[in-house]
Amino acid sequence: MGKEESPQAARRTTRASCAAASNGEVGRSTITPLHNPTVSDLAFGGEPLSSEDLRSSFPARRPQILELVHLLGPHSSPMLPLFVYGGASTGKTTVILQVFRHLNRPFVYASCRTCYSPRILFESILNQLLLHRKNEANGYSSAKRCEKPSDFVNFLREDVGKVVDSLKDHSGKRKSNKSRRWPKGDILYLIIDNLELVREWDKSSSLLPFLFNLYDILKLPNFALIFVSSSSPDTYYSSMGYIEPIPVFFPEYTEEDLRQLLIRNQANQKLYSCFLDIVLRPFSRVTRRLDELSTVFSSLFQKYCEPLSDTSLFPNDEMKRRLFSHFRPYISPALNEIFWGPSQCLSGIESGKVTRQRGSIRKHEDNEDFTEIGFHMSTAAKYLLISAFLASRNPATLDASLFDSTGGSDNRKRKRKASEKSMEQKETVEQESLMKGPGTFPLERLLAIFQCITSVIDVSIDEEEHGDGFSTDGGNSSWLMSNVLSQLSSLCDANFIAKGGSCPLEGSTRYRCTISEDFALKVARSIKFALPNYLCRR
Ligand SMILES: Nc1ncnc2c1ncn2[C@@H]1O[C@H](COP(=O)(O)OP(=O)(O)OP(=O)(O)O)[C@@H](O)[C@H]1O
Repeated sequence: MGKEESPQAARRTTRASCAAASNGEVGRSTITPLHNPTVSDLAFGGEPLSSEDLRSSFPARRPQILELVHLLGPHSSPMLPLFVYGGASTGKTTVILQVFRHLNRPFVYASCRTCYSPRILFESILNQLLLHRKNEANGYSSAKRCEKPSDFVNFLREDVGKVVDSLKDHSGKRKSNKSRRWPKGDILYLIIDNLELVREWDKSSSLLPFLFNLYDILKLPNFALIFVSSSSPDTYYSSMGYIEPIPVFFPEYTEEDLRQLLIRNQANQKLYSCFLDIVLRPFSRVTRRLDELSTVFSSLFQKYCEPLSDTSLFPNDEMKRRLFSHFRPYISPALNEIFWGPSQCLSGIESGKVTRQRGSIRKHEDNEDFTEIGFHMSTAAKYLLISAFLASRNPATLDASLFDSTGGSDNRKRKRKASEKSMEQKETVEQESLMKGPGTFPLERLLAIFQCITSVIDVSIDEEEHGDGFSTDGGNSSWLMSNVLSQLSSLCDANFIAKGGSCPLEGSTRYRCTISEDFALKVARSIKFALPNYLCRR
């Protein structure tokens, strides 16, 4: 079998792993070759999940759970398409699947990560609807071959109709059949996850409008659609004439949310809390992704515990100091790794690279999340892009006044300096820079600004006795330079930075940042960087 999932198995695996992840139990019965699939397989299955268990399984997601339950409404009530979005690893998939488990509704789930082409996506959906499982006996073939959207619509009409009829039929008999837990209602939901990836494999850009139009094309009252995406609605819609789905936003976790989430499965929560007191603040300044933090903290926590003979005890102050001094050397390298490393879930973007995506980037209200710019890149790349933007926007002569000697922006100093300048002089500089467009800059200036602005990340481990800090150079300037060059080359590939030719006097390459201020502000917001404080204002 190729890379494509067996839909039944995949759905079961997804559902089971979600159940396991959130509740520590597997939600579905094991598939056996003798299993005779019925429409009951279209529900999550397994043990019922009460609303209280559902909410307690997902700290910090109570509002989204309530919103989803509210929008799904009572069973058998039609629903307009939903668009569930939020940054990677914010729990969208797991929460939705567990909501379906709780409501016991029938659904088909397809992720554009495993279904990586239109044909695979269509066939995976149809296979699930037809309760068809690929196996050796059928040569791992799909129930129907389906490449074209028009065929998909025709098959869908046919197959959804059949499923709905069975659901209606079964719901009548439900009371008499106690051996199986039948799904509730006669609405069939189609969940399409990781929608942002479609842009990567849909070169003709026709599939997304088709999917957004699907509800209108089908006009099936018993069919509901849920799109799940890690980029915001604004990166998709562009007056294509379809009704925009109802948005449900999963915001980024706060530091407090992360603490709750990370601590909940720990055997010794008090000990883990001491550990989090040291690491959570600095690391959450670099990433708020639960998966990234869980991974890095699991190995760091082992290091933290190394001096302990009994990890079930709560350390006293003396012990805490010993643990910290043992643990301290591991912090900066781990922070550096996460700062420079590519985001683990890159919406179909090459690892470590950044890609400018098609589709409009419209101004909208949800301005606190990176999802608004529709792609992922490493924290370091974001800082570098902002540095390049500053280097292109601000005159080099103002660098010294914008950044203080320790690297950070000293607003008071800057204000004082600014007020010292005559308004006339300032206006001349600004008008000149406006007319010239984004200026070019040498690598050295970019590096200097980058070091200045990353030094204000303020990820120091400064809890009184802890005096460690995070430095982006890892104590090695050639290491820093090679990292910067690699990130810079990615940003050039993505056309965020252009090579502006070489300076005849210096002979070195000059660069120019091509992004708009609006876009730079969005990138800055995603890393909570106060870009306006560093801009030479017009
Ligand atoms: N509030 C939460 N409570 C419990 N677990 C959570 C929560 N948020 C995220 N997780 C866990 O984080 C992991 C990633 O979650 P999930 O895959 O649902 O995120 P996602 O938003 O769908 O990510 P992606 O956009 O990458 O698909 C899962 O193991 C999930 O159980």
